[in-house]
Amino acid sequence: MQLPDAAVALLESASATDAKSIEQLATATDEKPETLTGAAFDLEADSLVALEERVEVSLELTDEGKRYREDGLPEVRLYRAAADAGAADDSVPMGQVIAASELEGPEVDIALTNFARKGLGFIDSGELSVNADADPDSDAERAALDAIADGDADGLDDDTVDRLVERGLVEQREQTHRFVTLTDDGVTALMEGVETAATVGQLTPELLTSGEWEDVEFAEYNVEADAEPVTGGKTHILRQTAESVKDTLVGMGFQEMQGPHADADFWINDALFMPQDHPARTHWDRFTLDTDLMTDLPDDLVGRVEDAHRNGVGPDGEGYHSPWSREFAEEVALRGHTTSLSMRYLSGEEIGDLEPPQRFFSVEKVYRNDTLDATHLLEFFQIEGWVMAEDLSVRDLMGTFEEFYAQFGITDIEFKPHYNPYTEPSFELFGTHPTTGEIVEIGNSGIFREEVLSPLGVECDVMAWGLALERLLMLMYGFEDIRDVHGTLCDLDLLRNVEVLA
Ligand SMILES: N[C@@H](Cc1ccccc1)C(=O)O
Repeated sequence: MQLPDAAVALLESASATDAKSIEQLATATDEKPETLTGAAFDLEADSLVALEERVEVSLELTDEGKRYREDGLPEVRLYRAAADAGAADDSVPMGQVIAASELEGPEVDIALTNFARKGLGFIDSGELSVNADADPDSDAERAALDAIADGDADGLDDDTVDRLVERGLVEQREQTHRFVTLTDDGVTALMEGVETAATVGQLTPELLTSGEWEDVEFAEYNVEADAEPVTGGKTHILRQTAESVKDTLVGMGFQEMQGPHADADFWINDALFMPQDHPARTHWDRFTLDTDLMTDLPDDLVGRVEDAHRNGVGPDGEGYHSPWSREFAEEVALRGHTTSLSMRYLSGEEIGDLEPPQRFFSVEKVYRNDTLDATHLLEFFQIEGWVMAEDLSVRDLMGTFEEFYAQFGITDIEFKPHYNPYTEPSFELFGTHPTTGEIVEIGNSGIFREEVLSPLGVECDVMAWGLALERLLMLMYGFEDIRDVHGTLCDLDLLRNVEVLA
């Protein structure tokens, strides 16, 4: 029997009774492991050997893990700085402790998050105190880092290891080892004698010009050979999904709106019939900017909006009967929703007066002074949209959402009646989280009220919505914490490996 070099070498070193690893065979034959793997696959296809795969998981410290082993875990450094600053007896201002700890950049966040999680102490109203019962010297994560560095990871607690992996301090390496045993056919072939048939691995200019290529035997491609994964920079899944949302909406006949991230309160709130004393307009919810007022608002429109606020719209209209100040409307803040853009476009300020039917959208950032948690970010992307047409109804609204979400594989949208000062009726949208089964709020919508449309000079119906792009992503990819895709706690494997759908 004629076989390629490496196959012959492999057969001669393999045994019928003792499974040998490719690595062992590589040492025995002086062939490269990848060459032997290819040969082993070929021999397996000819039933001359049996192949067995075993996956081994090993743990390794990442660079960050190694650094913390040298310098100490950030939360423990924070604890020690706090204890030194007297935080055992009384609470101490957080800034003072952070400065004393010499923690910098993202490590400050990491320290604070883990300090609280591990119960090393308490953080309240910008003050920090340490927990007298905490014992950072016997920190389980620290001990596990040492054990892994010493190659002694057996017997470590799974939860601790999972935490370290989640924190990006430890990496799990999976390695597939292949083991080869001779089959009966293989033994027979060896007894009958195998010899080398040279194969050519690479077509060269010489082979071509000499015409020799016609007579040689080419090695087969081994598409199953192991290769190192390559991870380079790539567009973030959030941006990729934003692009695919834009494509979808353009496909549904929408045009894109663009406009300022920092805008006058007039466009963010007043035009939306949000009373000036509405709780969402206080400084607790919004990011006010220390800039000049935006005084060049369209006077006629401002007058009509003020009138709607004071007196309502139409003969039976009811206004808010609360104070209204132009100066308050001219204040500039980071937009808390992109409905400010919808107002700019519907008013005719951006592209002139519009005749129905019209469809517009934007997929852009909004900013809210929220508390960061698993489902909330301080800045996130909103999928804003509106349709202007005669005689719109709730059916049109629901139908549009069903069509839109179906393009991303989401077919179980639920609607709940809601209240917005600017739409009537209003609906919140919900979807089911694919891994937890929880019902997640994914958007807010409605049909604009007369009090909004009439001052803008719009005489037909307009239905509108603001959907959260990050929540759409959670439903599409099944991650549970929005911080998996953003910031210092992000899940690098997810970001590297997830394939953007649609
Ligand atoms: N602005 C709303 C979304 C919305 C837009 C337009 C109409 C109705 C609701 C929000 O941010 O939640």
